[in-house]
Amino acid sequence: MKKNQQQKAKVIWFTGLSGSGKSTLANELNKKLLEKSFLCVLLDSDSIRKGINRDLGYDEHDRKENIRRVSEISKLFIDTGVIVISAFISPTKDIRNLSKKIIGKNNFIEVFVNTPLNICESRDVKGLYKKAREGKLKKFTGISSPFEPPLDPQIVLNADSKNVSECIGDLLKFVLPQIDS
Ligand SMILES: Nc1ncnc2c1ncn2[C@@H]1O[C@H](COP(=O)(O)OS(=O)(=O)O)[C@@H](OP(=O)(O)O)[C@H]1O
Ligand SMILES: Nc1ncnc2c1ncn2[C@@H]1O[C@H](COP(=O)(O)OP(=O)(O)O)[C@@H](O)[C@H]1O
Repeated sequence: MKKNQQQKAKVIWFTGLSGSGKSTLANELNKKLLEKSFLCVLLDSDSIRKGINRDLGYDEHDRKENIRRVSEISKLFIDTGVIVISAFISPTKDIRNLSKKIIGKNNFIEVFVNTPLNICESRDVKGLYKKAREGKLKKFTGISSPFEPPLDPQIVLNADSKNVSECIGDLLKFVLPQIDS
């Protein structure tokens, strides 16, 4: 068992549109790191928004508060040596900058899951794009609420042209040297 003193705790922060592949890739990365005996925790919007952030919606203020809380939680984890894997749309530069400020730039690995909107929409994993197009879901990211692609992510995963295991391979190559001491 690798003790937390033997790893460099960082936050591996996935950003991208709904349906881009954040949860899939974050879960897979979590599995791979646990297999390698790293101590890590997965923070995914699906669970966070059902629990600690269940009072928040999707306007600009609430998205920012969502990310602020997740970033503060992430900071507590890395301060105790635990690697954090976070999967949130985190749609704007402003919101991601807030997160970097709380966590600290040197501890923040920004992973952009760069799947184009038309692919995310055709996947429509949760049927939300259809609802958004029909006007039944307001302020939906990419349709009626902005998504600003990150300009300087540490790594970009083209999850439309590469499959999950290729994306994870690229990611591990990039991340392992930064967390293994
Ligand atoms: N209006 C609107 N816009 C975007 N997403 C919506 C919306 N309403 C519900 N959902 C569902 O919430 C998930 C995104 O939550 P996040 O916490 O990642 O969003 S954010 O970072 O606060 O912008 C997102 O999950 P993912 O598909 O996993 O990204 C959606 O399932
Ligand atoms: N290379 C890939 N990486 C991640 N997901 C992929 C990839 N190729 C296809 N998919 C599929 O795309 C969907 C992405 O959904 P999900 O991971 O829930 O996205 P998000 O968390 O960004 O909303 C899943 O059904 C997944 O199987």
